[in-house]
Amino acid sequence: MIHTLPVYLLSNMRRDRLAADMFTVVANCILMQWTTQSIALFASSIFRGFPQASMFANAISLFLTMSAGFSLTHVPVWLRWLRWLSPTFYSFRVVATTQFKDRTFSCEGVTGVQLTQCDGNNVLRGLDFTLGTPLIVWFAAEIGMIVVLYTLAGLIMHFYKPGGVKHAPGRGVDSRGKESMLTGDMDIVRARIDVEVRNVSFKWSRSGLPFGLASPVEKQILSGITSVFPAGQVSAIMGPSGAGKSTLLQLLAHRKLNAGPGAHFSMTGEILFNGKAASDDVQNSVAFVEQEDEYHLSALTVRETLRYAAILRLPPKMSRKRKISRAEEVLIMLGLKDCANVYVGGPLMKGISGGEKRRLSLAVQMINDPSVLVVDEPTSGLDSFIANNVMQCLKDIARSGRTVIVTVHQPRSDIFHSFDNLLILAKGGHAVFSGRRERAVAFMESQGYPLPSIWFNPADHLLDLVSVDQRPGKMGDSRQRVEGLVEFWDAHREKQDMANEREKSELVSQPLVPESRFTPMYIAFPVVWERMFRNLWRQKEAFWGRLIQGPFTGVLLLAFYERLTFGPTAGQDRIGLNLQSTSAIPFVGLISGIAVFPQDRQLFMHEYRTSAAYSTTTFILAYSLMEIPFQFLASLLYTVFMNIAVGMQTSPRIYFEYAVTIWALHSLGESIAVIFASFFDAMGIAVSLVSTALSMIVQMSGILSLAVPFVLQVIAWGTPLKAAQRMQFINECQGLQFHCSASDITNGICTAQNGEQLLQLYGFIDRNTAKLAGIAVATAICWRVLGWLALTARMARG
Ligand SMILES: Nc1ncnc2c1ncn2[C@@H]1O[C@H](COP(=O)(O)OP(=O)(O)OP(=O)(O)O)[C@@H](O)[C@H]1O
Repeated sequence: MIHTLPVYLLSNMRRDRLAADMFTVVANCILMQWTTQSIALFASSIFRGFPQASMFANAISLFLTMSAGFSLTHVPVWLRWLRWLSPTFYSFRVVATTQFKDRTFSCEGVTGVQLTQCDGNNVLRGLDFTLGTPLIVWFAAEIGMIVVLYTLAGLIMHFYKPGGVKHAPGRGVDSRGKESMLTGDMDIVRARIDVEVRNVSFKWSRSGLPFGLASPVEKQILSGITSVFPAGQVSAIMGPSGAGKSTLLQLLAHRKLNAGPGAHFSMTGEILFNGKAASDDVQNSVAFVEQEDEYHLSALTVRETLRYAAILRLPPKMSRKRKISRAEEVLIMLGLKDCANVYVGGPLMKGISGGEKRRLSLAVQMINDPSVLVVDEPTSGLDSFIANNVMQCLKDIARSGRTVIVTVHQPRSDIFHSFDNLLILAKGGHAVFSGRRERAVAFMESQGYPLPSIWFNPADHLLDLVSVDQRPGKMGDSRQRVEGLVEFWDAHREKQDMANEREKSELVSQPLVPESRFTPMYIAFPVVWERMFRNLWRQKEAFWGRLIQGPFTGVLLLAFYERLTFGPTAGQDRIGLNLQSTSAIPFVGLISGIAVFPQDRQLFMHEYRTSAAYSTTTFILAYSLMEIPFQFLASLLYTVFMNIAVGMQTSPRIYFEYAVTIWALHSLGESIAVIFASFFDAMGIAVSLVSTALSMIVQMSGILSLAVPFVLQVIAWGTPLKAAQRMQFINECQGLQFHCSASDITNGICTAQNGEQLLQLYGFIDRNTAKLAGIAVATAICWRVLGWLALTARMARG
């Protein structure tokens, strides 16, 4: 509705029966969307990977749109039957019937045979419509298509189960995650850093809006927390959901927190490292392991992932050989040797197990040999064996002198017993207990809350005590209990002596951290480019999809246009070809970008927040230089089909100008994917917004519609589409002659007798095609710069 209502009114569609016609057009648009969705569902029931499914769905849509007789008047006989399967065919009939049926246009000054075109019913007859067919028939056909496509998709998904997930090569399935962990560098002496939080309070607030439109809001996230996390031990922060565990962890790791628009955070209290406020050096010794492991590139092996991480994270002055040997050390230390040559894997390719992935994330952070390791939910989503394995790994890391701080929501009993220290938080970020783990149960008992039985999981017991029970009748008591515990701890925390648990801390070695957080471009660029390319090369569907999708679109268009003729409809056919061959390409770029970019961006964003950071410029440059060869090759091949095989006018100059503008359009689509993927994680939004935006740009570009308001004409130069369409059209029309008989001319079939007349019709006076190709390339580059700016803005937001 948001799309159709403004389009209906702005494009001045029929007003004499406004309510009825507008309702019909909106209903038709909804059904059309639904049919398109069912095509997408059908495509993804056959191909379960995004690159193939989107390519297939795109091909079906193009096929069905072309066969509808809308943009191409002469559909080849062997493809004409396809119109009965085309939602566009039915939809076109609904819209054209509402606009032309029983309507007479004023047509001032028009005389003779042309007058026939002023009668709407004649226009419909000219389009080969049967006037007597009620609209309900076309609607029923659209609904029928939806039912058929949903049924087909359902049947295919029921009977065809390709497994969805492929197993990565490198190892048998049974041994995943079960190998024992070796510890490699546990005897290394390193900086021991005790971490201490002193009376830390943290508040989120948003100021109100003028005129009372929104009142100010405040939320206390942490309330006067005091605790010590000693070196050489595993300390866990426990508490119910929303108690502030992750927030505290992020503060300890010096992560930038995003408060959202119009809001900010404020902190009081101190976070101390060995008793001093954190200096840059010390901050660099803190590594943060996020809960999310999905940022690893799926088609790299564990060893490759660690090697690239070592090159990016270790100081530039360290030799490459030494960096690689550090990656091997960490590989052994984290017990990943057995799966060193297995692909990491992702949603569509089973690689290493969940536990191994967690250990890989730990390993990546351990590359710099940090003194403090901060880990968010290390065991969530893992089965008991693997969770224990990961905890053992963290214990070993702690025993080598590092400070390990983890958050846990509700640990199992065995996991609970592997913690040395515990900080228990209640809702509102209040501490309820902080100290040795084994004292926690006794402390609660002293408060009148003994463990119900020796078989009871102490973690469950502690968590129950600090949670407010939301059930009716239970809330009052449980709230009172939690408030009592908070008050008691506040009043007595000074007496809780944790200092005696600490071993003597001293700074004995420097961690392997680079001087600057940012890896210089000369080191980062080749590594990031090579890593992206290798990852893409191993994902054959995405790799070939990127290369083939454009030329494949060319083959489809060739099937419809066959060889261009010089008969009476030659002008319309060329207009249609120009429109289709240019407007399809940004989608090809968009789909290629969506298949690859989000994964690369996720890793970039992760690394940006750590010691592996490299600039947005490095990343966008590496990404662009990785995709440009594909785009060029695909554009050159596409041009063979469109410019040569279909029978357009050609020469070396025309061929290259055509290919260059196709590249610009392809690049536009990829840049749009970059812009959207910088802000949204759900790329579906990008596809739907972009398709609307692109169809508007196609309408503004001056080939589909002659009467475009001046402002929109100017806006249309903002994308390469306008320059590309104009350049291709000029090259095709110059010197072209059509064969039109006298009757073809009088009955209006022959819109133009030669190319020159077509160019005059469109008012294309400046015929400098090289200049137009240059404009297309320049605008494409501007769009990539916009992509870079979008990502830079996102990174600045945190
Ligand atoms: N950017 C933010 N804007 C507003 N409120 C926030 C923001 N970040 C966190 N909070 C609030 O702070 C409180 C603590 O959140 P936090 O994620 O730290 O809790 P948690 O204990 O880690 O929860 P969980 O176990 O569910 O992850 C929550 O009420 C949350 O809504």
